[in-house]
Amino acid sequence: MLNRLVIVGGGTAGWMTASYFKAAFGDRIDITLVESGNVGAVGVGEATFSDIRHFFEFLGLKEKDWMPACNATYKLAVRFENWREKGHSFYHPFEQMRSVNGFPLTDWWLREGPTDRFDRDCFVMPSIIDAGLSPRNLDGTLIDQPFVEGADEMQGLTMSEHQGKTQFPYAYQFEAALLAKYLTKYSVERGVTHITDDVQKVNLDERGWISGVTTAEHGDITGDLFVDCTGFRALLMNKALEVPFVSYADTLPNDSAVALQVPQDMKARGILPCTTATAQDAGWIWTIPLMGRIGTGYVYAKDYLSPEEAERTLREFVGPAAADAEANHIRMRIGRSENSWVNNCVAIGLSSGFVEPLESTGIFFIHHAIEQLAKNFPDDSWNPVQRKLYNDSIAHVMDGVREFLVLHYVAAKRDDTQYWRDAKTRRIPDGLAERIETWKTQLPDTETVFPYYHGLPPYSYMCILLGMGGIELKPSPALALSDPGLAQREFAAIRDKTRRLTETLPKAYDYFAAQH
Ligand SMILES: Cc1cc2nc3c(=O)[nH]c(=O)nc-3n(C[C@H](O)[C@H](O)[C@H](O)COP(=O)(O)OP(=O)(O)OC[C@H]3O[C@@H](n4cnc5c(N)ncnc54)[C@H](O)[C@@H]3O)c2cc1C
Ligand SMILES: N[C@H](Cc1c[nH]c2cc(Cl)ccc12)C(=O)O
Repeated sequence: MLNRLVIVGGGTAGWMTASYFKAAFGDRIDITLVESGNVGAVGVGEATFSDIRHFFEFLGLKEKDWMPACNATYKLAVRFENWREKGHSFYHPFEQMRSVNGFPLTDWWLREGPTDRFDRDCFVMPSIIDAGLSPRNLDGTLIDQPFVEGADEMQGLTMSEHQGKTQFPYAYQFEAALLAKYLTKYSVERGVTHITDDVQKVNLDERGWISGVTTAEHGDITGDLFVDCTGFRALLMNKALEVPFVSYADTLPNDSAVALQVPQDMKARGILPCTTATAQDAGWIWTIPLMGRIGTGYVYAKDYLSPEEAERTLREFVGPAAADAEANHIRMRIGRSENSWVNNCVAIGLSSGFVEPLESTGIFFIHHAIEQLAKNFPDDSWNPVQRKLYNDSIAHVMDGVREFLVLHYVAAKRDDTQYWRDAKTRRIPDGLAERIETWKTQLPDTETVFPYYHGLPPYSYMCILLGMGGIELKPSPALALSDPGLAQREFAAIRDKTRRLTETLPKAYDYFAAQH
């Protein structure tokens, strides 16, 4: 029976994989995780999708179990600043799009929105975020969204099966290194063998399959299925098996980042419960509030900016609080492995692929890969159909997210530097130009976005198109003949709900302080 899993790498990907498969298969699977004591993890994956809650549910963990241990906070949206022009901002929130008479509310908004802010008119979340509030009351109850928490019929579904059925109102932000530590304890307590050592050699048999890995001090580790979680090094997949890497550099030029961890008195500062992406001359800066510190970093293209200039800009952006913080400069490999499962080796995490963290997709990629591997877990027959299903699914998710990210740059109105001007003329992925032409006439829907599951619903595309402001959009002609009364009532209902919630919800900081 095929049941010996060897995971190389102990970053977020390695420990998420180990803990998930222990939760899935218990004692019927034998898991060894080997991680280097010398090569560090990237450790800056701090913001997530809302779907990650299914991962924690699968492990049987509640927020109160893991969130305080990881200094975690809630993320209700991505806030984009200065992408349209300096001083402008908008939100891409975790909130289902309302429909009126079969048209998305944003379509009605294009025709006669109450204000010039589509996000505040069409969603409740932006005002809650601006007020620094928690989506949960102090007693733990969740704001009443068109969503049923823990509904029985939703249990056990994969992320792709969930999409379109519900929209959970928040995701998480946490210290990635603390999550890896938490999952290490979880996994080891459930029987995962943890080895701290350097893998020096990957051994292949005569067919080119991995027979084992040789470590510096623990000899050879053998297994059936090997999971490459070695980060950008991709030691097993790209180095040993020489699987080609498909670069996205021609469409997404940001290839570098500099990150700072800035200790802050969050009680005094307050928590804006979202991830902020602030456009800069040659990229953008993320700001992620955690309990006790801010995580921040400048993602940029080295063709346009030097690491020294990037660090200087970031330090100026943060201000005096950054003075003692040590800068972490990172080179990012943007793209994906041509295949992420080859022979008996599966790459998960940065070794499989990565796009810049603009929509916090790194941990989502990991979670998706784990779910797909569990679904297609092989037996001794090594049915190639399972490998193909898995590889197609990973490629679709990564290519779809790439397209969504490219849209951010093409749609951004800003054109005040060469970096932003070039973003309008750079090659874009096949199919996107045609889709953008379609969206100029009709806002994105399931029929007109990237045609495979990639984690992002059509309303996410609407938010980016409406917020970035560089592409002219028109309301559907049919709305000119439709009674706008219902839409006006929906806008009013959103205003009422926003008022009620902003008067009653606790501050985000107070909510977490009570949990800690
Ligand atoms: C700048 C930046 C910002 C990001 N922000 C986000 C975000 O906000 N949200 C999000 O979801 N994702 C984000 N990501 C992605 C996220 O960081 C990764 O998806 C996540 O950390 C997974 O990394 P990993 O485990 O694949 O690799 P790593 O963290 O690099 O871990 C690699 C592991 O392999 C081990 N290893 C390497 N070589 C050997 C060897 N020879 N022998 C033994 N072990 C070895 C290392 O010790 C380490 O444990 C970001 C990434 C970057 C670069
Ligand atoms: N799978 C969805 C993806 C999604 C829906 N709304 C948002 C908003 C933001 Cl900022 C990121 C991702 C998504 C989910 O995780 O809820």
